[in-house]
Amino acid sequence: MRLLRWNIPLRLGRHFLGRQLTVTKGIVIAVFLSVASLLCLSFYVSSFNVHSVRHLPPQPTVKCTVSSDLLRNLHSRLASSSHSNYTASLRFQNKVLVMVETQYSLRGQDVIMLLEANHIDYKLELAGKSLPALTRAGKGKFGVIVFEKLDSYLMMDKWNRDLLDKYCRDYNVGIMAFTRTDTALVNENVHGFPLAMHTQLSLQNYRVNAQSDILRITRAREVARTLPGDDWTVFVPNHPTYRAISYANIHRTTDSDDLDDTAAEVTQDPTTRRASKEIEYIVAVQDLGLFDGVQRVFFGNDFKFWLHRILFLDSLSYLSHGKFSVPLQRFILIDVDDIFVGGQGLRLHVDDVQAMLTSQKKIRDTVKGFRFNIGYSGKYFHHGTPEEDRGDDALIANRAHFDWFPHMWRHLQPHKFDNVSLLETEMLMNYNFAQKFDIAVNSSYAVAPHHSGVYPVHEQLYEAWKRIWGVKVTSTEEYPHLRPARYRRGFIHRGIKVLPRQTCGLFTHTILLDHYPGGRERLDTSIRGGELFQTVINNPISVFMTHMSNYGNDRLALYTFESLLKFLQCWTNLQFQWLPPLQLAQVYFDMYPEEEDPVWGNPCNDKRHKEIWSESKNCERLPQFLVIGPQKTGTTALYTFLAMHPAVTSNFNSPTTFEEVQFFNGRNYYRGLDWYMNFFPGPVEGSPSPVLFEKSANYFDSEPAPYRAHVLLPHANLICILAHPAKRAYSWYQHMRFHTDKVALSYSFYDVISANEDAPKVLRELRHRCLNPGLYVQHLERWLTYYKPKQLLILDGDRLKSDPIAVMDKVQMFLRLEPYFDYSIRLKYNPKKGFYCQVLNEHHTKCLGRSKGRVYPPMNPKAEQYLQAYYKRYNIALSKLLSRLGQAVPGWLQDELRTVE
Ligand SMILES: Nc1ncnc2c1ncn2[C@@H]1O[C@H](COP(=O)(O)OS(=O)(=O)O)[C@@H](OP(=O)(O)O)[C@H]1O
Repeated sequence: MRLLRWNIPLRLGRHFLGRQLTVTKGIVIAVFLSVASLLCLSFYVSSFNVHSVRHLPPQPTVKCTVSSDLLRNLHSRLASSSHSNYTASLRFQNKVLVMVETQYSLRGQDVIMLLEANHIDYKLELAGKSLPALTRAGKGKFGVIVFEKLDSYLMMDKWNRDLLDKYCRDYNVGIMAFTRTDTALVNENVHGFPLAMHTQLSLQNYRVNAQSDILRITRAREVARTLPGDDWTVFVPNHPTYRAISYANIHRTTDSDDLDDTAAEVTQDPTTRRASKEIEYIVAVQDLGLFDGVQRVFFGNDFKFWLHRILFLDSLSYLSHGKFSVPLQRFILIDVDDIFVGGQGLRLHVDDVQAMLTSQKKIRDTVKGFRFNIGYSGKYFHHGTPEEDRGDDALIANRAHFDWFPHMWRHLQPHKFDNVSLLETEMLMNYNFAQKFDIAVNSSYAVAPHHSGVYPVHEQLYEAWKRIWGVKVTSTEEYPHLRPARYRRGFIHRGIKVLPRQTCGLFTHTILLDHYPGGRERLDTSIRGGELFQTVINNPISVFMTHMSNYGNDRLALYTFESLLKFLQCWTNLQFQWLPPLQLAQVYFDMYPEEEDPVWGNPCNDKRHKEIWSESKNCERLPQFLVIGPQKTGTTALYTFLAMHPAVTSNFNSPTTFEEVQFFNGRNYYRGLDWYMNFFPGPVEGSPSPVLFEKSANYFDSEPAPYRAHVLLPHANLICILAHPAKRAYSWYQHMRFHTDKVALSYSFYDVISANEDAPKVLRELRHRCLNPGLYVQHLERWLTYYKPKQLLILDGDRLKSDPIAVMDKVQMFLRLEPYFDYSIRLKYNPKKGFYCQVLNEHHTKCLGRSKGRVYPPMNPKAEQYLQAYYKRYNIALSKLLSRLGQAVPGWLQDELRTVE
């Protein structure tokens, strides 16, 4: 080719200058012509954009070896089969026990990641140590046991091994294990089993045994020719209890030829077959339990071979009799964001739009009802070259073939608009664009550019979306964080369902296959069993994010999704369906109802979140410490005394709950982060930032409060006050009477606390609310699962009454408050009130209101006795916990413990 190019000028020169042309002259002319042609070329390139030199886009190359008819039959067979036949009689809970070598070992991490990605609960334990408790209250705690290393299971000490196997037999629980050995073994017996193995092998031609009962997601028709690594193990069974899940051949070397001969001699089992000249070795083997009553699956390698991930999920489903089964149905939504957005060269031509339509039709063969979901920003309509503008026209002409949803009119980030009406104006313009071009927009779904405003929530966006478009569903990849993708979840806020979005590896600027980061091979690997393939495996519902530019030039999105779906069809039994976003969201939250409740994190703890959060919002408007309660222990006194400190500022009062915000425990949490932050003053320029705090006494015994508080305020300090639980209960009962609670007024204190199962529901409920906060040890343990002991200060409620000055000194020390505030001159005992009050001046004090420090008759001795017995074991446990934490044991608890025999 290069020679030809040099020859042409030479020949031309000869033609024009006659036969006498010398080689030297020829070279001069050639150089001249080359320079001229280079100049022409550069002019050509600069005057036309990338589109003008486009080549034919790459075509998907994935093919199955089985026809789609056969596939359909297989699908219908599978639709009726499952592993869940025994579910009703199962006696174990929803957890997998994962036995790892160390908590960092990679294979163990891989197993955990896969379980997390599939929402399967697990417990991690170090192998080699004693087994954790396997049962609770007559129920098995684990449905499957996974050993990251087969040896750790085989070499368990006899006592533990017998215990584990017995557990598996009694509770119908299976075991899974992966082999790993650094030594090359030939025909080595698998310790204690009629099974041999060869290790440290290179394998090829991996295929799945179509007869295996394990198969559910995995479809057994294809062959994976090349396999990674040279540390494979194969199994040679010597008992009918073993059945092959998969086979492979040894990658031939002179040594492995020898091994084939050895293996052929020892192999009696029909599951190790000789196919033509090659021996098929078993790579993953199922133990049916015929040998010792325990069902097992052993893998001859780990997840570095992609297919083992789905075989693992299938085995998990099989061994748990369907309990850990992910659905076979997959829903796919492909969003095409940024329609009309993009510079010249990144936009669509008429033939790109045609290709989208053709592809959509093709995808529909696999994904029932499939339509591309395209999000438009009307402002940029007709902003391309004439050719690209015709592409825009083609989109409009074919509008009815696609689903449309609104992006922002100018593709601006909503979090930059603090004013709702500005956002609404933007949205209205996009709305009017749709009207003008007669585009039927799916107004229940919208997506924000750069995920801005969805999470962290920009309330203004939600408000404008609802008002202009009536949006009910959106999606983001930012909740709770972008990475790791397996943690992405959905939530519902202000009635808008937020679905998690998946990334397919195509970004705005990925337009040419050869320029794909890491090259074509990387994209193909992701499609063929890699990251993208696993995304579909692990997510029953995938909302993929792509951009308009991915559909022009090399049309990488079409290449990617057509190839992906084909590959999925070749290797899995999954069934695919498309649904409009609203229905999809319904399916999603029916599947994961626990995700409906949002969890608010601190946007400043995440760089990406901070970038898509309004500049007018400020993380300094969050408390540094919380007074968590419990109720009726003196929390208002502590709150009031703290607010007197010059370095400390409390929350603003709430119109309904007064000094308490009550955010983390109840319905206020659904009002969102902005609502909470508005209770705190923002920083004032030139003034030192105050130490902010809030107290809400019912945080203490609230189930969700510790987790929610920790997600938002992981570094906060916590203060709680423990008063005598019986006195606390009695004070609470009086408080309820004062607030004219009908039930409290109708029953004596003793009736309330001693109400049994036969008592009216309202009375039982009141009893629970009265007594439950006093189970101090239980509630403290819950807070301590999230917060470190050093973040917690426990105060004695009696001491707060009798010696608040000493208590406040302790608090100042704990919070490291500066300057030191001398409470001895700011608090004074008021004999009339019977409590310490705030000093206003020499003659006056300001005491807490009438509702604090009420006068009521003493508790009747029968109730006192009842409660002493009731709280006894909790108080003993509390004293142990306090000693463990190095916290002072309150005087009332010391007194109480003295009475314990
Ligand atoms: N300085 C001072 N002044 C008044 N009251 C004081 C003070 N210090 C502690 N206490 C005790 O606080 C009890 C009320 O507790 P809380 O403020 O936590 O109650 S609430 O949960 O906020 O309703 C209140 O309970 P009752 O005596 O039953 O009213 C008081 O015993």
